[in-house]
Amino acid sequence: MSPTARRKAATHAPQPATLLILGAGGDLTHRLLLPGLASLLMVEDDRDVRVIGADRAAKTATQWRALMKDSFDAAGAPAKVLRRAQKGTKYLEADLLDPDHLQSVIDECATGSPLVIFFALPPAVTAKICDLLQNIELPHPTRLALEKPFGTDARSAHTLNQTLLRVVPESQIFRVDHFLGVSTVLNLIGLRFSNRLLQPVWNSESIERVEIVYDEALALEGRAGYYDTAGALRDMLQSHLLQVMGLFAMESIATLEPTEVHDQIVQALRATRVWGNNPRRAGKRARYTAGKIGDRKIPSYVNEKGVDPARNTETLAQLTLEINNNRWKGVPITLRSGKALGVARKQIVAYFREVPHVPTGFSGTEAADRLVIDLKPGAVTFVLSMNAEGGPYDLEQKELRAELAPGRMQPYGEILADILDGQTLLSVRGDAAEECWRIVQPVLKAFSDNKIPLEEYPAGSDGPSGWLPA
Ligand SMILES: O=P(O)(O)OC[C@H]1O[C@@H](O)[C@H](O)[C@@H](O)[C@@H]1O
Repeated sequence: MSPTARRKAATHAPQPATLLILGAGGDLTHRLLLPGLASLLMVEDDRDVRVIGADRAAKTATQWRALMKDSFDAAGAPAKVLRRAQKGTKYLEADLLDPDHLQSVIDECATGSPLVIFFALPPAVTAKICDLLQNIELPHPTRLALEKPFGTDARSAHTLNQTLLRVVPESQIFRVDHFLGVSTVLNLIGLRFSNRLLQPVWNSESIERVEIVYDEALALEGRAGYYDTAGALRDMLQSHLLQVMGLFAMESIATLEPTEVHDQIVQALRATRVWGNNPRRAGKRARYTAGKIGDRKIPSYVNEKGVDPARNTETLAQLTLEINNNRWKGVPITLRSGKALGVARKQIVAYFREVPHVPTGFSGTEAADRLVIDLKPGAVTFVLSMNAEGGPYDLEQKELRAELAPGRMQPYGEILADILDGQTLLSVRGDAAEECWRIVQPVLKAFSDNKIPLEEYPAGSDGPSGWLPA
């Protein structure tokens, strides 16, 4: 049952809420948040959300409505859905770092229904506004939704957590990781815990190694302002892929109660270290050079607009981890993600150990079984040895593949639905956010100390050789 279906079964119509978007004029609002809202409103016709946009730049009501329309059109929303979203909407021009402006923006939103403040802003600005919120009167209940990256390292994430907790309790803090709104990611829970076949093999006795890969064919796409200071490790591994790993590796849960799920994710993260405690061997980084992806000519990363080559930002990162607990000890789990790769490979692969003995006389038995979970579009494939052609003693690997149902709405739609309902299931809990930084910190340090070479790969290739096989 999807989180939304679960919510629908548990309650009646969703409660009306006000969504205040700070950074309403930004790319995130336009490209992801508003289309996500549109996809939510298309699925839930009883959802009542008043949208207020606030940002520094001046915008007329007509411009704001046009921006909303553009995002809703991109999501394929019909006119009546846009009309619902635009009912009572407003755009407020405000210097959000000025406490008086901030207070008046919040006062405009106080209508008696729950207020969601969505920070679609860079982390440094978000942190400053959170500081200001400590001295601002907030309506009850107010929920804070913060985009990734949550802080820039373990210490800043901890400080931000402390600040937030002085504003509202943890149950009203939503750290957004849109991968948790991807239905195939959530399906991991169902796949793992509802299949007898998988239960006894989900451990180090049967699984030899795991890969969690998110290779993108997209290059920088004009995002140097953010990406050049982040890099692939912070952008993808520290956040999204560690959350996926948490769901893949966590112990069983009795219910989908957020506390229960978050407890198990955090327990797995807490036991996680870089492989061999050796960041220099566990981590790899590379940067793309000029190349071609399909018909697109891609410039070298260092020649992309806004990039500072001296920053040595990696566009591909790989990191092998170990989870030091009874279930996973000794199983290398490799996370990898990068931009401008030839093949957009987005999957989890569990490689099983070989069986102790195949009766002598069979041929084609060299390869071990694999379970491949494609994240986008979703599919589950078992790769098993069987007799497909030839005589009865000839084995070959065949794929048993099933497509997963596509998400009913965009990941941001699922995440917003949860936040508007005050459900934290699809958010990252504060302790998990800090653990994720702790895990990658030694590798980030090895990167910045230049202890790990910055390799190169042509755009459109599979990445440097000797890394994970593509
Ligand atoms: O495939 P999706 O859902 O767009 O997610 C990948 C994106 O996730 C974002 O969080 C990253 O900042 C991007 O760099 C990345 O491209």
